[in-house]
Amino acid sequence: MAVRPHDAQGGAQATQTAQTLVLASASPRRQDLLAQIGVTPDVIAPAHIDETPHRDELPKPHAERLAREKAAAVAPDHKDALVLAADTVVAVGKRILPKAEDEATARKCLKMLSGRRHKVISGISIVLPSGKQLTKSVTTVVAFKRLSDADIDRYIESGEWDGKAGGYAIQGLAATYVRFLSGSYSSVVGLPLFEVGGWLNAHLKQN
Ligand SMILES: Cc1cn([C@H]2C[C@H](O)[C@@H](COP(=O)(O)OP(=O)(O)OP(=O)(O)O)O2)c(=O)[nH]c1=O
Repeated sequence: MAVRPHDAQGGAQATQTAQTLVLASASPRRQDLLAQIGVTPDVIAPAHIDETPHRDELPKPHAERLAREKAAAVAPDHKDALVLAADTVVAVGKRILPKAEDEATARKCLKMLSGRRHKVISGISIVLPSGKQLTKSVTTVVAFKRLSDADIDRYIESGEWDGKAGGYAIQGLAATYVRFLSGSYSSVVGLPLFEVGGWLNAHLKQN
């Protein structure tokens, strides 16, 4: 399978690899983001883990723990592969917002995000064929404009909140609510490409 991680300057390195890359994720966004840097996983193997925060768990350790657990859950079935997993959380202060699975939750999240800054934290983790596991996280600050009831109704109507951490997707209509962003746009969408690209360049075995 051909994998072409880009170098730090953004130029494509036409490299081949014999090594299997497993993406431990059901998120189509994460596949799209990898495609953006020329990477096609050999295997998509979603991890099924309990994503409930531990009591008093802070957002950053939570995102890192879930990314680590997702990669570790899938790795035993793919011994010689490099397994990549991620978890994206939206946090207001110490509070972890839920992944919106229904309208009421999405509405609550949007009201909480309206007119204020929040953090989006993506934990990423890889398990190397040696069994060694690396985990880190990337934090991005996002500021939303004040949302009117009409804004919220329109957003709920769009359905774009479905399955998204914090009830919004920056890559869609919600882009018009983002007054300011400091950090990594790709991390907000679900996978920090600077960090993941660096890991793949460093650890994917090349012929
Ligand atoms: C904040 C934000 C989140 N999201 C998405 C990314 C993730 O898919 C989702 C957060 O949930 P995650 O639990 O990180 O990922 P997932 O359940 O979709 O997939 P898997 O656990 O199998 O990897 O929210 C966006 O697409 N855009 C955004 O702006």
